[in-house]
Amino acid sequence: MEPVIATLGLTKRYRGGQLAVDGLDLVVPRGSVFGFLGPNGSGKTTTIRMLMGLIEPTSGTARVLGEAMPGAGRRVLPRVGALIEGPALYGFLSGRDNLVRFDAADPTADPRTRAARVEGALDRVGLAGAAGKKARAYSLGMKQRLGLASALLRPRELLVLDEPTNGLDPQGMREIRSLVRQLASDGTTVFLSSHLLDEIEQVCTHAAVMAQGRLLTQGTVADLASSVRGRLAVTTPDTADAVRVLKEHGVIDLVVTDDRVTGELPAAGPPDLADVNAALVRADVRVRAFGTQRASLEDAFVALTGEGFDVAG
Ligand SMILES: Nc1ncnc2c1ncn2[C@@H]1O[C@H](COP(=O)(O)OP(=O)(O)OP(=O)(O)O)[C@@H](O)[C@H]1O
Repeated sequence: MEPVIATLGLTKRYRGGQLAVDGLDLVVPRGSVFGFLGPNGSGKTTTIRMLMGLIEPTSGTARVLGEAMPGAGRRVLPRVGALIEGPALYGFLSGRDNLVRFDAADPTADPRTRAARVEGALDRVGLAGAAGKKARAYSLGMKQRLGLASALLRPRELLVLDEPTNGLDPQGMREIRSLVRQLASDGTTVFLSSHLLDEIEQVCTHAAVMAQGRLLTQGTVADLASSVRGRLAVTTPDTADAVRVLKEHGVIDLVVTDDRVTGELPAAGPPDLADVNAALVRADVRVRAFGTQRASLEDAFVALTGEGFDVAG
């Protein structure tokens, strides 16, 4: 099955000389909830703007829904719902009238079925009850949902959301995430950018990780996390002895916090964990808990870049 988005060597150098996106090969499978992850300034928005035909790439190609962008924009874009850099809303209009306005701006939208489309979209994002309120009285989360409603006025094969939860409070974030999951379960492919690792882990099936304009890795979220071995963690009151035994078994980067010792298993020839456990017991280390922690996407990012995931950019 052809991917929904496929880029080859996609590159953008801005006029000032800034290389914002550098040779990107991205593959977004149909039906995925695809997280486009990277710290601020890593090139996510620039990539999305090229995918949507808003700016021209310096080199490389981008295909969206099987067609070359930006050339095929007029055929492709009606099949794509996009929310980039926040929705442009009129505060003095009600939520409903904002949607009427969006719908009326679409020359292919039949005015006779407009009201039904607008009510349907309001309903999907849970704004039917607040549809008569002026948009300026909406919370940020409601505004974001109204933006999503505008992207959902017609059926879409692909939704592209640039940092959809940026600036929202935890409740607003939860609402948007559950909406994204719901849309995905209806079969829409969702491509969303985020600088929040846990957000990607919570809602996405697939992810690509960007840093400084380059793609570090892409794949299923499960594979990305499992590509990194989790750290070994031992809970014990006898931390000093535990550290000694673990060291003898080749465990490196040992860290003691309170009654917990964690360390990294050597990549080459890791010891059998059963042997490590037995050795701890032989050395009279009283073990309360023993096991490997599940690796997170953040561990994967740190392993790939050798640096922390700096959200402040
Ligand atoms: N119009 C522009 N002209 C020149 N440089 C730009 C322009 N837009 C972005 N950049 C630069 O390109 C790089 C990538 O920016 P981009 O906005 O794509 O990153 P991002 O990952 O979306 O980050 P953020 O989450 O902060 O928007 C940054 O160094 C940015 O300063």
